[in-house]
Amino acid sequence: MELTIDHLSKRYGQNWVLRDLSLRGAPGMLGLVGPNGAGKTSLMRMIATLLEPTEGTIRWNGQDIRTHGQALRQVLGYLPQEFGVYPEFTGRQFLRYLAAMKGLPRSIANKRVDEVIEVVNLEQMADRKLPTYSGGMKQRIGIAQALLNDPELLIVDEPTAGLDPAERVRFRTLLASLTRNRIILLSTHIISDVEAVANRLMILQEGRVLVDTTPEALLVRTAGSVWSVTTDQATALQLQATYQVSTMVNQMNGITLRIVSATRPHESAVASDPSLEEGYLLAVGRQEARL
Ligand SMILES: Nc1ncnc2c1ncn2[C@@H]1O[C@H](COP(=O)(O)OP(=O)(O)OP(=O)(O)O)[C@@H](O)[C@H]1O
Repeated sequence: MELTIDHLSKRYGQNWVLRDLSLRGAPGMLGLVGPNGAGKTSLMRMIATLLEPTEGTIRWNGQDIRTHGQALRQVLGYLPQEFGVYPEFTGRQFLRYLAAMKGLPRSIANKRVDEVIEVVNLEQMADRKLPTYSGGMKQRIGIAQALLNDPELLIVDEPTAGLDPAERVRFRTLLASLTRNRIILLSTHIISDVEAVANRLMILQEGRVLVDTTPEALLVRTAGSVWSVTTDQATALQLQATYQVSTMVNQMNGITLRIVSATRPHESAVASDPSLEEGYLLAVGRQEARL
């Protein structure tokens, strides 16, 4: 199980949307984080053999997927950003239909469908029509179809967009339960989606890799760059205009801001423990400062 990407680039017309990305995939979850348009979907579609790279190579177990795409597709599960369901089907019928489309032998297809329904915890809803499902349930059906072939490589593109907080947490827990013995690539622009689940984090911005690290290492490098200060409204607004503010909360005694900055932003600011989101803001902010 080896995903190797070397110097991958993608250009649409004159517009480079991914530049010189290299990566060695290992079992576990890699969180691909970046703002909209950073190139996450393009990267995932190239790995899924749905989009041709402009430059660079993607290898699965040492074989170039341009020439050996089938070997990868056999062990690939993919949940795209736009995942359409057929309204006339129940969840179970839909999964049986997709199992047939994916070429699962009839003798094992129904059993496998029951298994994935159990994995995503949809037994109660499996025989109801898909339009009656909540957003989170639809995404769980999406994961269920991606698991039909028990994939070694699972690609999930922005799965939590449009989910409410409870569904988001449930979905994150589900993904966490799937990381054993497979490579999961999860893209998101919400860092809390990968917090406590990803063992590796890649931050993309405008097609370039800003950071490729572990969540723990990102926290370590952010330590000393997050500050808390409680102040009056005028000063708070001034600080907000000058610094990267991660939170701003009204208190009885003033406004408390958390500020991401390499230097102390205010004489009464005290250093605070960083969150992963603040690590992300520091990485992205540094890049913006360079541009
Ligand atoms: N088929 C295409 N033709 C031209 N430009 C495209 C095409 N697909 C994507 N792009 C552009 O490529 C850039 C990267 O898009 P991509 O979807 O890969 O980013 P993303 O990080 O996944 O963002 P999002 O979360 O919005 O999907 C964007 O500027 C997008 O407009």
